[in-house]
Amino acid sequence: MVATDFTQITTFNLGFTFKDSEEDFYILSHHLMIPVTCALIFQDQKVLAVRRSQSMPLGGFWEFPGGKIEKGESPESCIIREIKEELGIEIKLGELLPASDHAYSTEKVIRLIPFSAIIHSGEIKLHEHDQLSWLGANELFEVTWAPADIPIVSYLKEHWISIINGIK
Ligand SMILES: Nc1nc2c([nH]c(=O)n2[C@@H]2O[C@H](COP(=O)(O)OP(=O)(O)OP(=O)(O)O)[C@@H](O)[C@H]2O)c(=O)[nH]1
Repeated sequence: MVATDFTQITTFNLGFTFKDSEEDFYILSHHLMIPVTCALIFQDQKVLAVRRSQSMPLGGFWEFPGGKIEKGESPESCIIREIKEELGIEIKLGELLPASDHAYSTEKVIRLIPFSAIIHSGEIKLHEHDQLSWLGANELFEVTWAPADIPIVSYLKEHWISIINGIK
């Protein structure tokens, strides 16, 4: 399926994203591309990781909570909505971090767009995931991340102090 009529909707730090006027998909370098936001939520010098439950695609893999950007939604609104839905909390956003593009297949290429964040209010309850873990800088690779997250986790490890300082 090839889209023909594009409207540029937004620019991320790694390039341009286009949206077809009719269909709910995006194109990047000839691949259909699904934009997904995720939150790196910090508390007490640790970051929150959640495990996808077996009923979800990629069940058993660990990820940062978040989800797909809906039609007409900004990345910022998306991540705030998804965190409320998945964890039942309000977050305060920090900074937009470098995105990770990953091809799970030729039909499924995602752009994972991470934001740093802290909890603004509420207590975490898992609505979709089956486990959570708070990981320190030296524990980041103790869980099995979804493949698209690995560049983000590596970036986080390398820039841990400046990212944490950036949201204080
Ligand atoms: N939220 C999130 N999704 C990720 C991460 N890493 C990663 O590969 N993904 C993939 O990105 C896609 C986003 O899916 P999702 O299931 O979280 O999104 P959603 O809540 O909007 O899903 P829905 O289609 O069931 O409404 C999935 O294919 C998921 O496996 C991550 O760190 N966070």
